[in-house]
Amino acid sequence: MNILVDENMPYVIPLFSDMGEVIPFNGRSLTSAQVHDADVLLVRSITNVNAELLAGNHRLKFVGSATIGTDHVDLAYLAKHNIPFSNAPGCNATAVGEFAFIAMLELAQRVNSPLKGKVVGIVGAGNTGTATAKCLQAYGIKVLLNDPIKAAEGDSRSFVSLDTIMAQADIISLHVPITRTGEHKTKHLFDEARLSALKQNTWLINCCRGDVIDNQALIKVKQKRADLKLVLDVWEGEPKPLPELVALAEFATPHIAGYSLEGKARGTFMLYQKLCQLLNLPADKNLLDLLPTFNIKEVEFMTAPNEKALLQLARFVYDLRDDDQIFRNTFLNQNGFDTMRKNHLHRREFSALALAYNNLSDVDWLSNLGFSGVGK
Ligand SMILES: NC(=O)C1=CN([C@@H]2O[C@H](COP(=O)(O)OP(=O)(O)OC[C@H]3O[C@@H](n4cnc5c(N)ncnc54)[C@H](O)[C@@H]3O)[C@@H](O)[C@H]2O)C=CC1
Ligand SMILES: O=C(O)C(=O)[C@H](O)COP(=O)(O)O
Repeated sequence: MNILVDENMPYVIPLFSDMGEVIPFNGRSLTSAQVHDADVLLVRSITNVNAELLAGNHRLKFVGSATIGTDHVDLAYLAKHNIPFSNAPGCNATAVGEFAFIAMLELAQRVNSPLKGKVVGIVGAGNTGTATAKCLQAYGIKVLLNDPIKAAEGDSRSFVSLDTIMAQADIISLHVPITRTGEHKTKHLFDEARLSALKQNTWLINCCRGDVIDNQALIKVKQKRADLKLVLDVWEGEPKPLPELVALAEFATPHIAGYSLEGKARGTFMLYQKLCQLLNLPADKNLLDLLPTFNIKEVEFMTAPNEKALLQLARFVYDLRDDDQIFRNTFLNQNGFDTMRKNHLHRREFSALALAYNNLSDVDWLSNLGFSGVGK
């Protein structure tokens, strides 16, 4: 069996090599000729899976995307040709949630305005939005959720309108899929009018899809509004973001909010489980066996951390400043955006770091944030 895999998908050898030959490919330049004899095709978000890519293949048994988003896959084409498909919903939700939370802590430190006490509006309350809310609520931050689709489905949480978020939130974090049609379409959900209406000193964080914000309009508005602060992980026109916009963001990264080692491993693992199920094979491998131990064994607290100490703790797990710096230095190089993604040293999730507390009370919020370990 020929198993074609994106070269940026970790753990494919231990998970798939028992089932066939694992053949890596570059996700941006994959051609129909390369796919011609594939039995299984495993992609990431940068490969457009459509008729043009697949028409010459008559033996494909499964297409998997180790991602949350599916906007790069022509699902109707796959359904029409009876090719089973699976993505990996939720695989990197914790990574995105922690990324957004860490970005807020970093920004708070940079502009000298504490996160504690602010109100955060989350647009899109699915897996990544909920993971972001979980971090914020663990830290005692008031969260407003906007998700008209979930609200209509009867989700029991409280929801507010986007206008309420615009009026009341100090920070807005975007967590919607990209959709281009329909009542709740998200393409340019933040257009010039909405961006201009952001209240004074709003922080806007985008780690979902670049074109949820009109990037040209964002440049125009931001050039007039020094009070707005931007954290941008995703961009219109990836892998070539607008350089003027990169310069205007406080933190800028190349679509790596979901790039925790755990998140990427979960993505591959979910496809492994799906393929085993499809082929009627036992899925007897264990995700935890794949992950390395973290390089810090334990951090012991003598007093409960304040916001500055919390940021220092978060930086043990992921120092966003490093990625921001590398990105600014390299994104204009040829293939700079993709090279940084390819060589990204996967950060870990909070759960990789064990905390110890010496007879401290009132530290449950740290385990609610996701750190592991218990009091001593
Ligand atoms: N930067 C990165 O590395 C990553 C980016 N993503 C992106 O984030 C998106 C969201 O991921 P998940 O939260 O896991 O997806 P999800 O499907 O679990 O949640 C998305 C939520 O957005 C809601 N929604 C849709 N249209 C909306 C609108 N107009 N207004 C408000 N809410 C709306 C949906 O009802 C749903 O609850 C993905 O589709 C993907 O494009 C996901 C993972 C990593
Ligand atoms: O899961 C998604 O959706 C994402 O946006 C991915 O985290 C992006 O990573 P790649 O699939 O492009 O490596």
